[in-house]
Amino acid sequence: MIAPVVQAVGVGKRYGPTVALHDVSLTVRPGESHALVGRNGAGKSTLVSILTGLSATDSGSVSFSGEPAPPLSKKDAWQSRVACVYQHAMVVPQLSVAENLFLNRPARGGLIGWKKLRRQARELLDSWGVRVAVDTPAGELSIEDRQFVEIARALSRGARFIVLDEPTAQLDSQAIERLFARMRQMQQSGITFLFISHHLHEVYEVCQAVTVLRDARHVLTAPVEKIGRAELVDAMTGEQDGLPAAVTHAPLAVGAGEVLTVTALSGDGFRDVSLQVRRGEVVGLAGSNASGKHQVAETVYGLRAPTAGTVAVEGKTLPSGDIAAALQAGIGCVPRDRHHQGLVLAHSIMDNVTLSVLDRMGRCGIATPRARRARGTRALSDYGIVATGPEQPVSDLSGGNQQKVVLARALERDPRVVVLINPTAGVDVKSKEALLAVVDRVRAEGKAVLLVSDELDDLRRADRVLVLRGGAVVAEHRAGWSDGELVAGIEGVGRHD
Ligand SMILES: Nc1ncnc2c1ncn2[C@@H]1O[C@H](COP(=O)(O)OP(=O)(O)OP(=O)(O)O)[C@@H](O)[C@H]1O
Repeated sequence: MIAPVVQAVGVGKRYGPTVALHDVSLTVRPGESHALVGRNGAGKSTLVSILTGLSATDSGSVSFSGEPAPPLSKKDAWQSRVACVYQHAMVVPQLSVAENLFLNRPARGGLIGWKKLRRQARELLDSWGVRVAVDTPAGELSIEDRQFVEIARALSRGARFIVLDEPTAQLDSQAIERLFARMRQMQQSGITFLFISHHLHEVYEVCQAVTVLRDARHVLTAPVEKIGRAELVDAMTGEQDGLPAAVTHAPLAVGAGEVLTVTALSGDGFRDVSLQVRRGEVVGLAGSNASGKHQVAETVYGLRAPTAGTVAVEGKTLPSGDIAAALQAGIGCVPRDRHHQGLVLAHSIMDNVTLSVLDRMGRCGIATPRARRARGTRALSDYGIVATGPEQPVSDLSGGNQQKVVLARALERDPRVVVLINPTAGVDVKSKEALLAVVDRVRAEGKAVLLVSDELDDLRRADRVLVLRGGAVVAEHRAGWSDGELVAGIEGVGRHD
């Protein structure tokens, strides 16, 4: 029998008091796409960091194709066996694609010939069917192209085992299809994938085997065709209640006043967008990544300045491109990029949650540690954040739990308008329900919610969904739309095309 591409046996890992992995085993067979799933904080990223040589195990062992894993210090040896493509770019943005591909690999003889470098880069990308200009600065690549460049870089180093850590989290549906098509092609050339996703339908679409981690332990490994979705959710949650219930919608209060008014707003990537959100109303914005939906929302909460048009809260026009003014006017937001705009990673959960309310918590903006701890503790239970306590630094939290802290922070100031951009990105299937229940709660409290998302489950929470295409609003769907109807609108195709 051919040796597994990678085998982890009885792996244990602790971070201080936190047990991140306990006696976890994983076997990935050559040429398969193997899904690794589990709730936020289950231990997936920790296992990946061990399988890619970024951190050491406390116990247990890892082998590649039957050979023990190299020592951690031998980076080249690791890179020739395995690579991980993360959600966050691991390329140097200022360098060209060609330079990124051959980064840290001195040419023979010590001198780099640019012409040769470019030619080799071109050949490499062509051989894997990646259509990206080699002179483009890597920072200008779309997320999709950047991921392909990172995969090509790994392959050029000899790795035939690629870990994809939530690769679809920021892609629109067409880009996801292209990624899956490329994965299937590469699998036929003998490449093996470990695929991490919180979208279980993707597991069924592209993987042949699945491993579930729960609370730092291995729960099961099974062929995908042998395990149903409800069973998979039960394995992840340890409960027997299967799939989430359908959404029910209380009607909007009659005569509810307008809270957010966007009038003829234009800016980078969108033009002449007008919309109104009333008290207790959730308005969804849907569209492809190029539709301009993110830019509209980012202009509403002041991250971007519009070139024309206005944003008003309860009739009062906001100064343009001023986040602080938007916050003062009662706009809370979950930004697109939680690492750069949403969180201070080195600070604790309680510090992050209370950051925007310090002026309200104590005299001269000084809140006592006790008051901050109390708010932090409440956030842990309100949002189901898995952590050792409110003092834990946010950088120590798993991705999904960081996202919950961002939402807690956005709502802490009791805003009148809540702008949510991909609020459930990276959040596991159960926590997603909990976060969406928070959306229902703030709706019931009479807040106005603008919800930008690629997720149909999120958008189902909305009273109306506006579809953007090419920077303009092209359609409006009232609650009760069918998936096919909305997706057709987003993609710009008729239902029967
Ligand atoms: N550097 C660290 N310091 C302290 N604790 C950590 C660190 N990295 C991870 N942890 C903890 O280890 C546990 C496992 O986290 P991990 O990131 O592996 O989960 P995950 O399954 O990848 O979650 P997600 O789906 O949210 O990304 C969590 O309780 C997390 O808080």
